[in-house]
Amino acid sequence: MRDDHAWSAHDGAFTELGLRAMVLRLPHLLALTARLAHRADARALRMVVGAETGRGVAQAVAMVNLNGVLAALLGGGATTERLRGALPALLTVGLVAVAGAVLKSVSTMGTGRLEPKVERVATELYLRAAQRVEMAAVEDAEFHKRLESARFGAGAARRMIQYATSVINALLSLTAALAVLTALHPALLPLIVLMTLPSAWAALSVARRNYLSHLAWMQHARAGRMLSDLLTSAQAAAEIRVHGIGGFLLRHFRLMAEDSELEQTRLARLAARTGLVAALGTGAATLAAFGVLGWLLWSGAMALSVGGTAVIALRTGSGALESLVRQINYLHEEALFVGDLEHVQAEAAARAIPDRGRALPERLDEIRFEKVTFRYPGTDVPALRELDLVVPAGKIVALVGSNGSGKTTAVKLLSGLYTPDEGQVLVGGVPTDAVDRHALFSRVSTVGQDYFRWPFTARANIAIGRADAPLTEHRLDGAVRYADAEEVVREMPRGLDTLLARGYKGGHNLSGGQWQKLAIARARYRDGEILVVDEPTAALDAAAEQEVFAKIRNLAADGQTIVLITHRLHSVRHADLIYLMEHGRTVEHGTFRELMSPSAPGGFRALYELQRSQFQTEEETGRPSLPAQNGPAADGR
Ligand SMILES: Nc1ncnc2c1ncn2[C@@H]1O[C@H](COP(=O)(O)OP(=O)(O)OP(=O)(O)O)[C@@H](O)[C@H]1O
Repeated sequence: MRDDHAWSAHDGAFTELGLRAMVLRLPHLLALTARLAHRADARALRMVVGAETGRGVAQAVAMVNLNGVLAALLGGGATTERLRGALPALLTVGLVAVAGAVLKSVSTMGTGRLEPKVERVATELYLRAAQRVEMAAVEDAEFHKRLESARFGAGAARRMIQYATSVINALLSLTAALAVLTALHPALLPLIVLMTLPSAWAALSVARRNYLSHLAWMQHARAGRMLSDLLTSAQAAAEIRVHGIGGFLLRHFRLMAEDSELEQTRLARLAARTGLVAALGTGAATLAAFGVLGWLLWSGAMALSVGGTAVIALRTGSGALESLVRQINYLHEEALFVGDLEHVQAEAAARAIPDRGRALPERLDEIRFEKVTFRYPGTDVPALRELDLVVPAGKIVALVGSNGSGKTTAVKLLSGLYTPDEGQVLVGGVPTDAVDRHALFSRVSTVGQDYFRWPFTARANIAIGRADAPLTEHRLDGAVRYADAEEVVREMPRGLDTLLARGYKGGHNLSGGQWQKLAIARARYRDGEILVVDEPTAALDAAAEQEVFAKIRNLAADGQTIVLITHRLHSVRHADLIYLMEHGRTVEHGTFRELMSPSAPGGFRALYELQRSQFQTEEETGRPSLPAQNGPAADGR
């Protein structure tokens, strides 16, 4: 399950985890964080930057005054005089410490305010980009993986605030310490670097290793999460119990967890080894640094009071430098994920459904497929092959044919979800690859085979048909009546306000047929000019099925254009036009009467007879069967 991460947008990114590259990228990273933070809450950002700058200045002032304190204490004269001499500087150090503490709490408050907002802004950027892409991108596995990876970006953006704040703070501390050290003795400057090098090296090595491991094991971690989700999933619960799948899933979960434990152990072992080597290095470097300091004092090149301040500045400076390297490192790691977010956003923008296009005429006269060939992304076999088809406005057009013959695909192209690879789909004379697709969507209502069961209230499940318009009770009641769902609503514990989300407090579940009625009500509530119904009655009982077809006929009489996909051939008797599809093209078309006439090619007639004979045989034998209740299926399903 280890990923080869060949797809990763981070290819080679770990090689950028060198100190030089990271320092060079620092301004970009800080600007990136600042942009996100500014967008989220400009005031809180100003608060944090102001407080951190103040803290840096306070540290510099404290260090300079500490030098004054030491100089006064270690200078000549009586003890009381020396103390009196040190007092002003001492007071300043105290005041600056209080100011530093206040500024720190201001910064903490600002950061706390910024972090969740930044995460929200980054998440929204990601979600907005994701929901606008073409279906082709949704079904593109590569794009999906990138989306998955970019999901980390929002959390990373949040963490970047903390790291960026720490970087600014460490930079200011370091600058203060370096300024003081330069003033004391220039020879002290390289000592800071010497003392910091080992731990900086350790931090970089560990981060580089962790990052590589994260990339290599990302797929594995996802698969592990998927297994644990399955074990607690309400949808899989029945099958897990009846088929005894729990043990199987648990076994595989443990195997996968054990694999990643091994990897964690390997990383911990290496981190411990690196830490030990770094500690030895730091020890040796500190000894050398203090050796140099001792020599400066012994040779008289430096006064004792200056030596005291130098020790403090050296410790502060090396601490700040170490923290700086570590924080830049973290910032850099997080920025890689935020970078993913940026990449995905750019890619999503390039693959978004265009905002503009040619306007549709007020009234559509027909929808016409002209030699349409279409392949799903990543497949070689066309789902539609030179398909010709006409749907006249205000008529019922039925698409029938065996499984996989391309019926659902044809209506997806008709609705504007996909555009043809060859040929064209003309809606009111405008080709769908040039039309304003959002305008086309607004003219279509669908009740698909895989209509979505929204985990909201029943009311929201219907009104979501026109999600961007205010809810109208009158329209809602009409839709419920139309879908024959009044009884369903009556029987729900809180009527239309019943929550239909299983697994949530007060959540209620419906049967397949009841859900289907809600889906029909939703399509009615939407009231698109073109109604696409794909197997609308699959889960309905015989009486409800008859009702639905009668209503569909009424809609066509009202001028709505209906495209009906069904395997129940007796239901298409009243269609104005029937298309029989095979292997992505139409093989017969006409009215029911025409297709059943002896002069017709006979494909439809043979299918119809097959269904009828199946129906009769079952009635004769008296054997109860599912198709007999719901009507036989064309393909014998
Ligand atoms: N999202 C998809 N990605 C790749 N191939 C797909 C996708 N959806 C459908 N196909 C393929 O396209 C072909 C046509 O499928 P389609 O769903 O249009 O058939 P259908 O006539 O509606 O079938 P059914 O009666 O079973 O619903 C099939 O070969 C199917 O495997």
